[in-house]
Amino acid sequence: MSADRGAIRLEGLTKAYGSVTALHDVDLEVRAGELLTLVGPSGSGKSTILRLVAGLDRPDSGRILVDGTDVAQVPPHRRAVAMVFQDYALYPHLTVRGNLLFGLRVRRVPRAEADRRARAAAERLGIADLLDRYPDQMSGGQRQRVALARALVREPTVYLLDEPLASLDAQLRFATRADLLAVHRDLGTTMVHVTHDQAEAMTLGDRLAVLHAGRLHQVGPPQQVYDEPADLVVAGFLGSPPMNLVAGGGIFGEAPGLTVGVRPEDLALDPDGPIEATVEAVEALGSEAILLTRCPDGTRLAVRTGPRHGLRAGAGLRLRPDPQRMHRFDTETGQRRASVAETGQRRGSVAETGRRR
Ligand SMILES: Nc1ncnc2c1ncn2[C@@H]1O[C@H](COP(=O)(O)OP(=O)(O)OP(=O)(O)O)[C@@H](O)[C@H]1O
Repeated sequence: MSADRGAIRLEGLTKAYGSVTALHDVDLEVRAGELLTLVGPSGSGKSTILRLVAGLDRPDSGRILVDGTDVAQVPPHRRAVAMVFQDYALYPHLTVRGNLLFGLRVRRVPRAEADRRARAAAERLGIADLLDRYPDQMSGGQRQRVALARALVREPTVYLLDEPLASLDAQLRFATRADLLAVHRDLGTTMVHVTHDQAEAMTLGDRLAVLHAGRLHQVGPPQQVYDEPADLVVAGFLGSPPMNLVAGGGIFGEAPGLTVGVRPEDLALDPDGPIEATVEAVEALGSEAILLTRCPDGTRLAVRTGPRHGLRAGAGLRLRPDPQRMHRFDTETGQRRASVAETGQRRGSVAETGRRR
C-alpha cells in the first residue's frame, strides 16, 4: 500500500547538545520502502537521527524531508512516523489491547476501525491470545512484539526502530528478527533500524549506514560495506572480531603511509605461509574458532578458522593472507585506497558509497 511513500532525505543535519556534537552535517537518503540499518558505536548519534526524524527533537541546522516535504513545522504526532524503543515503553496500567488502542484513541480513529487494526496487528505478531494481559504478565519477547504491534496499528509510512531487539536473548532475537523482516516484506514500508549488533547489521537491512562520532562514514548494501570499507573507521567497526589493521604494512609487506587490513577469515593456516605467529589464546565458538595470535614483531592478529584446528595456546603456526582480500587505507586520512583487484574489476561499485568525513 505505502511502498511508494516514506522516502526520507536528511540534508546537512547537525545537532549539538551543549558542547557535544551529536550529529555533524549528515546527508542521508532512505528510499521509499527500504529497510535501512543504522550502525555505529555507542554515542555515535544513531538515536539522535531517529529522534529528529520523529520530531522529538529539533536539528540545529539542516533539513528533514519526508516524501520531498520539509517536516520542520510538523509536530511529532502529525508525522506519519512510528518509533519503537528498546525498552518497549508500554503503558504498565493498560492491557495489551489498551496499549494497542491508546494511540488510535488519541488520533480519534473510530472504535470499530481501531479494534480491527489492533486485532490485525496482534495476529500478525502472534500475540492475539495476549490481548487481555498486562505488560508485567509477559516475557520480554512478548512485550517487544506488543511494542512492534503498537507501531503497526498506527499504519505509519515510516518505522523508526531504536534497537528493538537489544533486550532479547539470542534465540528470541533470531526469531524476532525474522518477524521483523516478514513485517517489512509484507508491508513494504520504509524502516530505519538502529542496532549495534553485528549480525543484525549484516542481515537485516537492504542497506547499511555506518555512523561514527556524529558523522556518516559509509552507506551501501551490507556485504559491499563489509567487503570494501570506505575508511579505517568502518573497517575497524564492522566484523567480529574486526579487521586486523597494521599501520605501515609491517608483516603484510612495507607500505609507507598506508595501513594494511586483513579480515580474520582471510588469514589461512598454511605451513608454507609467509607470516609466522604464536597462538596466545583460542576462542572455540562451536562452529568455528578464533585464534588470537602474536607475530615476532609484536603484531597481534585474529584468525578465524574451523573448529578442529588442533592448536593450543603457545603453539606456533604460519599464516597466509588472501592477496585478493588485503585492504589498504591512507593512514593519515583513513580513506580507502582501492586495491589492484578492485580497480581492475569493481570500478563503480563504490559509487553509492558515502565517503564523507
Ligand atoms: N538529551 C541529551 N543531552 C545531552 N547529550 C545528549 C542528549 N542526547 C544525546 N546526547 C549525546 O549525543 C551523542 C549522541 O547520542 P545518541 O543517543 O544519538 O547516540 P547513539 O549512537 O544512539 O548511542 P547508543 O548506541 O548508546 O544508544 C552522545 O554523545 C550523547 O551523550
